Amino acid sequence: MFSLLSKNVHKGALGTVRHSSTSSLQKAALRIQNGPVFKGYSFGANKNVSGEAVFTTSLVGYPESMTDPSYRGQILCFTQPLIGNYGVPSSAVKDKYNLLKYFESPHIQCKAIVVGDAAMEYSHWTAVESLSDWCKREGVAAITGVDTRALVSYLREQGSSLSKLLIGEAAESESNTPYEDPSKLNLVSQVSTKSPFKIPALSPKSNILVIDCGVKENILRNLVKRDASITVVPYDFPVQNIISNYDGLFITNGPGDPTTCAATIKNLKATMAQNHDLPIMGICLGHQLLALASGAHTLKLKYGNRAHNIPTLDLTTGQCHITSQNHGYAVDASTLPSDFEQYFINLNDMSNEGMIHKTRPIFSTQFHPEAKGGPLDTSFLFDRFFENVQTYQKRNHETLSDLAFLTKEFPQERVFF
Ligand SMILES: NC(=O)CC[C@H](N)C(=O)O
Repeated sequence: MFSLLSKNVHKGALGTVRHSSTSSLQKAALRIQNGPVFKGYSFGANKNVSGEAVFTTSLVGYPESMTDPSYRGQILCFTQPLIGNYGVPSSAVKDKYNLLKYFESPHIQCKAIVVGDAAMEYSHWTAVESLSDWCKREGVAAITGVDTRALVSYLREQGSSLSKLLIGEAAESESNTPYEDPSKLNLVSQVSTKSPFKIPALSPKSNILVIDCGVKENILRNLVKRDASITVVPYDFPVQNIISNYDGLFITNGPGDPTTCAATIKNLKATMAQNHDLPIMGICLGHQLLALASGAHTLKLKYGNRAHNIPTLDLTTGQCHITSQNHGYAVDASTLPSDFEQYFINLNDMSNEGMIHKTRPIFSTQFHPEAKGGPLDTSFLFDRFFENVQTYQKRNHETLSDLAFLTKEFPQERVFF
């Protein structure tokens, strides 16, 4: 089935969006390793790529999802059939903290996208270009006209699969582009900052050290808007050597298999062993790394959880929250050490969604409380982290952080990589 038809006309809230004909587009094919071939048309970069095919059921937020560093190395399939109709905003627009207003990182991070019906024309007040032009400019392959229901049925049955997206003549055959397995690569090293940088708060109340495994802009925003000056360090930075200058530690989201981040796990173990009162929060990969550092194990889910509406139960209150998610791995709850307990569980597949230490101010979540895109139900978790930070500061009678030290040590300006 090809859902992209010439001269499809859709009535949108802001007017009429007319799709261009496929006749001007090159042929393309998504080949699943040892599986089916999905034919369609290329509307992105003229480039043959391979990666792991995964799907998201999110309805909106394609610019945020595509710039989320956790999608690095993946071929992202949208189940929402019409993608691109509100175009793409500008990466030049920043907020008052100098963070990207519309994107989660400066560039597209996924290898390619797969959609049912790409809108070639768009309408939105923030848009500066079409999805197609953005993909071409960023060198990212894109295929439209795919029966994404059949593709997702396959991925749900067989699990996330190695795939390649082939364009033009290459689309007619198997081609010699190899199937590349991203789980074999250290993807975190590709997206983590290369050197430390600092984002000062407007009126600083605390200093937080952030381990950047591929951080989303909105995680940084959630920290600075709560009056934290933040120092962001590479994923393998020996944080145990400088943590005494900070009021809390944060571990970010990031791509790939958490077990490939051996250096981060080692540094986290050392930090937790030397400082028993330190507030720590982790999100997604950060949760998995914290769990590994505490002695738990992670496992690969069959097809992962990528959506903006996943029901998650808070085991401490009995409340259900709707959460934003993007992960292929999970913490095996049965391996949590005795000093941790499950904090949240997923009400769709009952997988682990978080853990909390029984006596220390440490917790982490598999879902994304910063939710961009997605619902803000769980943003209270950032407040909880800062309550822990305040307690820590009071217990130590003063802010441990030394702003002069930070200014000397790290550049003031944020350096984009
Ligand atoms: N969003 C994330 O941090 C993803 C974590 C990890 N790469 C996974 O897929 O499970």
